[in-house]
Amino acid sequence: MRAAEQRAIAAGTSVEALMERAGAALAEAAYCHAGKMPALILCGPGNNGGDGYVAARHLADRGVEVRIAAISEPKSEAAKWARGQWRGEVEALNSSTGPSLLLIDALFGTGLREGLEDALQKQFYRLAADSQMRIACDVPSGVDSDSGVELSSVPGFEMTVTFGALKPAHRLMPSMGKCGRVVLADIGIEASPEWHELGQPVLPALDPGGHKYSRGLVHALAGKMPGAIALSAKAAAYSGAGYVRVSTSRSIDGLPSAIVQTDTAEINDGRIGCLIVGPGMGDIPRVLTLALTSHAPKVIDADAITHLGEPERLRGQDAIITPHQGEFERLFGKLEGSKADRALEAAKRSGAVIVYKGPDTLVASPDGRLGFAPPAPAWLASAGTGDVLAGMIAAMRGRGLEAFEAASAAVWLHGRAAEIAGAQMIADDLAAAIPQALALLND
Ligand SMILES: NC(=O)C1=CN([C@@H]2O[C@H](COP(=O)(O)OP(=O)(O)OC[C@H]3O[C@@H](n4cnc5c(N)ncnc54)[C@H](OP(=O)(O)O)[C@@H]3O)[C@@H](O)[C@H]2O)[C@@H](O)CC1
Ligand SMILES: Nc1ncnc2c1ncn2[C@@H]1O[C@H](COP(=O)(O)OP(=O)(O)O)[C@@H](O)[C@H]1O
Ligand SMILES: [K+]
Repeated sequence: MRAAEQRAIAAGTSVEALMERAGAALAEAAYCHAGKMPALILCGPGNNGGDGYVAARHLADRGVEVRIAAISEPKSEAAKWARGQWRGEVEALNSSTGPSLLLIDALFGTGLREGLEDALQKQFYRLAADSQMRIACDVPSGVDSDSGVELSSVPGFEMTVTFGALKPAHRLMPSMGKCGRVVLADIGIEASPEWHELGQPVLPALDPGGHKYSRGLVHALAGKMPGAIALSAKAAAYSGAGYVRVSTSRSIDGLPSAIVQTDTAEINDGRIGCLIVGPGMGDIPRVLTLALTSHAPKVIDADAITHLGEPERLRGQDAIITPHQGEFERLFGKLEGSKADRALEAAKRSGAVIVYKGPDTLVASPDGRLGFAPPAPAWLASAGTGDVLAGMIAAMRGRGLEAFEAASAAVWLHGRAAEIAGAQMIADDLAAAIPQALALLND
């Protein structure tokens, strides 16, 4: 966004014009959300504060009773301009400032350097606690917009209004949990799509003349605990794989009859669209070693990630790996930077597509593309939901989507399947909800 803003300015758009659009959009969202609720707008010294002055003017024009409390006089030229357009009073933001029903936080946005000073942070918290509704301009103040880290602790907001494109802080923890509903306003500039929020996928239409192999043969390798691979296999089948086969030394109870169980591992079968290795593998590393000898695309999950030992072993493999935080650190160690930086660095190092899981799942490609998952329900945090995801990714890869697209489509569908399955779901229900999630794509 910073680069896009600079391009817009070089092409003749003034910062004031962008600020006018941003402030108007903030006011519009606040009005739609809170109506004529009296508002207190907290303004900082930079352009985030500038947006606050503009929003105040637009809200007052709509008949909202607005107060402004500012830390200091504006410092940036555009914010000085916005301040000058405001005809009302500006209170000094200090310990005597009284609350209002609606609090709009325009203290700091993308320009925050360090955490808020102690006294200011306390006052900010008090006013937030004493209001009924809280709306943040761009990002809640105290959040580092590039990493989602809280430079000083941040109260929770019902809504955050941001401009042009989402910032990493809207989709990375811990800040994602503080933003509430994120409203994205168009201010006439567009950021590069290389980093983007994952959207509803477009899946290639089925070939009317196709057969079960052309829809994708997913081959899963079982290990010590076959329940986990059973979940992956079921998820792959419900995600539309034409054929799902599980290599297992003992028969797995309760697997749908459509899923074929074999006691051999035909991993060099050229028809395999995608292999899955890892779920329930336990400490049988030869299952992984075997998988790595296959030329087929593969999803490497769970214990297999831990057993890889070296990211370099993934070089030359057509692999998607799906680590949660612990598995990620076991394989890549403690990398520097934000979760987004770490995901991209891991993809570059390994040459694999990385699905870095958690409440803020990311999909990173070695070529620099980065997808942020839209928020998914917290009830996904239960055993086996990762196994389901691995199966979904394998089905998408098996049907011919390229690795980054396959992982992105599966992550999006996984979140929607969780919403459909509901708060009391277990991983089996999640797998069973996949067809309904897929049906959303036809609406
Ligand atoms: N992107 C776009 O296209 C558009 C962006 N827009 C808006 O601009 C916002 C970014 O504005 P911004 O760059 O002026 O930064 P902002 O967050 O207001 O803070 C900078 C000020 O705070 C100060 N300061 C920093 N840290 C501090 C601390 N810990 N404690 C105390 N002070 C501290 C800092 O001081 P300095 O570092 O200069 O000494 C400076 O004075 C963005 O979030 C969006 O809302 C729209 O208006 C138009 C289109
Ligand atoms: N708090 C949360 N909110 C949303 N999704 C979550 C949350 N915690 C975990 N998840 C998702 O649930 C899944 C858990 O996978 P994983 O940790 O591998 O568990 P398991 O190995 O038991 O299957 C991942 O897709 C992850 O992104
Ligand atoms: K803010």
